[in-house]
Amino acid sequence: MVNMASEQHGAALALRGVTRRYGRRQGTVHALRGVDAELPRGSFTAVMGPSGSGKSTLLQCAVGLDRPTAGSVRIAGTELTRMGRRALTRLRRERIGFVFQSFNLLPALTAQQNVALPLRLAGGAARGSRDAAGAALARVGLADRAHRRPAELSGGQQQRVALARALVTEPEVICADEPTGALDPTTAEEVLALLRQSVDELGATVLMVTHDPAAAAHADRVLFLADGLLVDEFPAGHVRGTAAAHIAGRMRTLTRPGTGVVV
Ligand SMILES: Nc1ncnc2c1ncn2[C@@H]1O[C@H](COP(=O)(O)OP(=O)(O)OP(=O)(O)O)[C@@H](O)[C@H]1O
Repeated sequence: MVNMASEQHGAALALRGVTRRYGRRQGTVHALRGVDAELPRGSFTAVMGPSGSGKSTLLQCAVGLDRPTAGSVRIAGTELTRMGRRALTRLRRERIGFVFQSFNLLPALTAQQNVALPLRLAGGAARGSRDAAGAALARVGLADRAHRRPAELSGGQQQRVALARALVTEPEVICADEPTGALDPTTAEEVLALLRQSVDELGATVLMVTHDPAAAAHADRVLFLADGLLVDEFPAGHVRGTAAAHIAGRMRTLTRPGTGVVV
């Protein structure tokens, strides 16, 4: 697999003044209120914050699943906010990898077919796509499960298949939405180690939303959201090796005890 970081310089993802409002007048919800963030290539960023602070909205705006009300979102220099629907769908398919809490694999397809799917949808030849899928599955330690269907795999194995599928197109950004939310702690650690490895060895750029300080501790940088604003960050290099307790402590200062409400 090509080292994704070596191909271009600059930020993989740049958000400027990203604002998202839902509803109108008195019913308006200000989900994001002007968020600026930049993800360098080959970096691992975690986003944390209390429930309702705007984490999912931020992730969805960042990868073209939702449109900001105002502001700019650029993926490797390409502005998303003015793109038409079709172009956005294509960009998501070819330049962004997705890993969700619920795996989102197609049950009728084998692991290898699931991983090959983004390449096939982008017009890749059957054989080349199959070979690339096989290589991606080997990278996540599942070469011997290539012909199993999702129901024949454990949760952790399914998430590793999902990660292989996210990696196979060598995307600009991998968007991980609570990737360990459905996994036990040991399996979660395995998936996080693979995400970390994708960054360190392939130069992938990962943006991960999580509630779990132990998961965030695998990142280079943790961004803290509260009430639609970025209110703090632990910069690159400060997180790894820092106890998850440190991150949990910062989270507690954003949350009124027992309520999940921002103070
Ligand atoms: N489609 C929508 N219509 C109206 N309001 C919405 C919509 N989506 C999100 N919101 C509101 O925007 C705010 C931010 O929601 P968001 O889902 O981004 O928060 P979150 O931090 O991801 O929360 P959680 O941790 O509970 O998943 C919340 O007040 C939510 O109710």
